[in-house]
Parts: sequence; structure tokens; C-alpha cells
Amino acid sequence: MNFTKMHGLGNDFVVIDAINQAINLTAAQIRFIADRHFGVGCDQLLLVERPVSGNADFKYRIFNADGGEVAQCGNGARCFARFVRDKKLSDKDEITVDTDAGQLVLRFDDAGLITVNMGVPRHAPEQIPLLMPKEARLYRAEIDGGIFEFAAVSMGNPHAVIRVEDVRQAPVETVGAQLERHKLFPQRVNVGFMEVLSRREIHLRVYERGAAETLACGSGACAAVVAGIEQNLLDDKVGVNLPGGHLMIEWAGRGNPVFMSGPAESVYEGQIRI
Ligand SMILES: N[C@H](CCC[C@H](N)C(=O)O)C(=O)O
Repeated sequence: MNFTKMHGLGNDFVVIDAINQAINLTAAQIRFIADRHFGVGCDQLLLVERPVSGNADFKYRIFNADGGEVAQCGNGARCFARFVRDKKLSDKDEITVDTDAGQLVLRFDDAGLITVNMGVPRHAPEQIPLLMPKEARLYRAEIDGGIFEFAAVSMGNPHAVIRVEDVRQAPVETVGAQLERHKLFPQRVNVGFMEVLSRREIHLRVYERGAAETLACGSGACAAVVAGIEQNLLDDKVGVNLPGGHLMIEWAGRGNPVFMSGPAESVYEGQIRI
């Protein structure tokens, strides 16, 4: 099976053309491919397929390193766009793609960056999903003997966002890991730790559902900016500094889509016997 190894700010992917190859991977096979010692190694695996709706150019599917299929991946969407262009599967400047979270529109800009319309964020607990009786700006959970406040947003995948004074000191491995599988989140959750530098800049680290801490999380950057704007901490255009690099996120408020702009790189082509 042919694949391309790619990354978006160090959030890395194995990307597979499932249009010109017959692909039928089990969760165990995905875990093997994602394994950084016995396989290729990646945070997520992306399958590029034919569209399912009439007005889309492609469908793309996302699998975490633990083998679970999920509905949204911001860095993955940019790498998907770079992949279909590099493989000459499309020469469009604007690509519409079906995902399990709905349609995304991806656009190449002049600086070689890719802007993704990530869709309209969802806030209602049942849309996250989050087992809380009613929507709130901030929720509280007991974790590791302490009480932590968090915001909750769905970008098509679930996110919890915790504000911290200094991301370098954030309890990503402990609190991130415990909140990821907390009983409040029946489908688990991605956990962002956000340090607000100004109304137009944040630092962010993300403990991702199904992948642990990654160098960057595109949907997590969107969720953090949405949560910050909802708490009146941020303006409508924010620079997000992640360990792997920088994303620009724009959101004009409830009912509007979130736009994310950033890079996508190919690293190498490979073949794997599976
Ligand atoms: N771990 C995420 C999927 C990948 C998201 C992330 N890599 C991004 O760039 O948005 C989840 O389980 O919902």
C-alpha cells in the first residue's frame, strides 16, 4: 500500500489514496501503521476517497493513532488539500470535501498556506457530547483531586479548553489524560490548555483524544479561540502559538464558521506491506 507521510506543524499523518488503491484497514492495522516503533508512525491516518455528496470533490476520513475513526481534523484537512494537489487528483484552488462532520471548503492562498472553513462550532452539551444538564460558558470537573474549570466546544469533534497562566507548566499529561476519558464525555474529548497573551494571541497545548499530546491541533486551535471569544478574552482574529508552530484563526461569533489558516508539508512517499 502506497502512502505519503505529511504534517501540519508537526501534527503528523499517513495519507493514503483510497481512490486509486483498494483500502480496507482494520483498527488493529491502523494502530500498527501509526506505531512509531513497529510501523510508520503518525498521530492520525487519513484516507482520501471519492465524494459521497454531489457537490463535493472528495471525501476524507480520519483515524486516530488508537485506531478510532473521528469526524474532524484541522491540520489533516490542510494536508489532505496539499496531497490531492501534489498527486494531481485536483488542480482547483478551492476544494470541497465531505467528512463525517459535514462539508469543509479548503482554499490555497498566495503564500502557500491553506485556509479551511472549519464549519460552525456547536456549544450545546448534547452536541459536544457532554453530560451536563445545560449549556454554560464554563463547566467544572473534579480531576486528580482538584476542581478544574473548562469550556466545551464541538468543531465536529469534541474539545474541552482549560485556561492556564503558563502553558509550559500546564498539567497536560495528567489532567489532559484524565479529562480525555472523563465520564462527562461519553465519546471522550480533546483537551486544550490555553494561555492568553493578548486579545489577539494565545499559546496552546493539546492533549488529543486517541493520540495523547501532539505538536499541534488545528481543531483544538479553533475550539480554544471560540472559547476565548465566548469568554470575552479574545478578538475575532487570533494568532495561535502551538509547540509545532503558528495558526491564524478567525471567528465572527455564534452562527458563523471558524476559519483556520496554516501550512501543510509532505515529508516522504512510502510503501507498507499490510
Ligand atoms: N484527535 C482528534 C482528531 C485529530 C484532530 C487534530 N489532529 C486536528 O488537527 O484537529 C479527535 O479525536 O477528535
